[in-house]
Amino acid sequence: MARRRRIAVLISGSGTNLQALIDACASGVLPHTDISLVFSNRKAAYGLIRAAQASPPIPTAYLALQPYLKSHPNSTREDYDEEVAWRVRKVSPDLVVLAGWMHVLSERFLDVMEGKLGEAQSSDVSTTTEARAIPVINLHPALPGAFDGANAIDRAFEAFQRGEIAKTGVMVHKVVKEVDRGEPILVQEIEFHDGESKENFEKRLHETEWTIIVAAAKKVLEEYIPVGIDAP
Ligand SMILES: Nc1nc2c(c(=O)[nH]1)N[C@@H](CN(C=O)c1ccc(C(=O)N[C@@H](CCC(=O)O)C(=O)O)cc1)CN2
Ligand SMILES: NCC(=O)N[C@@H]1O[C@H](COP(=O)([O-])[O-])[C@@H](O)[C@H]1O
Repeated sequence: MARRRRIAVLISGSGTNLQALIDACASGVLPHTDISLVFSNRKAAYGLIRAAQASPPIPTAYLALQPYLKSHPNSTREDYDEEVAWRVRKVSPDLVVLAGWMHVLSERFLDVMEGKLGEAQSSDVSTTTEARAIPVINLHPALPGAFDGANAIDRAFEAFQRGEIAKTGVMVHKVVKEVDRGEPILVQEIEFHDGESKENFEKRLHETEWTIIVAAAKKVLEEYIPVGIDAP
C-alpha cells in the first residue's frame, strides 16, 4: 500500500489558494494527498483559521521575521529563513507550496529544502535531514518575467489601463533564489476586457489561481511520487 503524499503550504494571508488545495485533497482531485502543515509568517493570516477548520484539522505553525530576530540576538534574516525551512522539513513533505507567502526566501531556505545542509542548527527543531530534495513551488499572479515581486495584480491592471498590455496571467513556478524567475510549471494567460472593473478582473484571476495551483501541485507530485509508487 503506497503511503499518502504530503504537502506543506506556506501562507501570509487569507489563504484562498490554500483552501483550493484543502478542497482538492478532500475531494480526491489530489488523490492520496494530505496537507501536513500550514506555516504562516503572519499571526493574523486567515489561512491559519482555514487549516484549523479543515476536516481533519491541519497542523499549523507561525513564525514572523521580526519576533524571531528579537528573540535570537545577532540572528539574521537568513537565519530566520533556515529556521523556517527546518520546521517545514520536520513534517517530511513531498512538496512545499508557497501560496501567497509574502517573504522573499534566501538561499539558506532553498539549501535546506534541497538537502544540502546537515543537522538542524535550531534548538527548536531536532531533526537530521535526509538528503532527499523537496520541491518548492510558488503561485504568482503574472506571466513569466512580466511583473516579478509583490503587487503584480495591481501593476498589471495599471499597465493595461495605460495601454501597455492586453493580457496578463497566472503561473506556478519552481522557487529559486531569484524572485519569480524559477522554471514555470504551469502558465495560464488571462485577457483583459475593455471596461471591466478591477474587481471583476481580480475575481477572474483568483478563480484561475485556485485551479492552476491544484493542477501544478498534482503535476509535481506525480513527477516525484506517482500514485501507487512507494515514496521514500
Ligand atoms: N527566493 C524566492 N523567494 C520567494 C519567491 C521566489 O520566487 N523566490 N516567491 C515569492 C512570492 N512572491 C511573488 O510571487 C513575492 C512575495 C513577496 C515579495 C516581497 O517583496 N516581500 C517583502 C515583504 C513584503 C511584505 O511583507 O508585505 C520582503 O520579503 O521583504 C516579493 C515576491 C515568495 N518568496
Ligand atoms: N508574489 C506572490 C503573490 O502576490 N501572491 C498572491 O497573493 C495572493 C494570496 O491570496 P490567498 O492568501 O488568498 O491565497 C494570491 O493572489 C497570490 O497570487
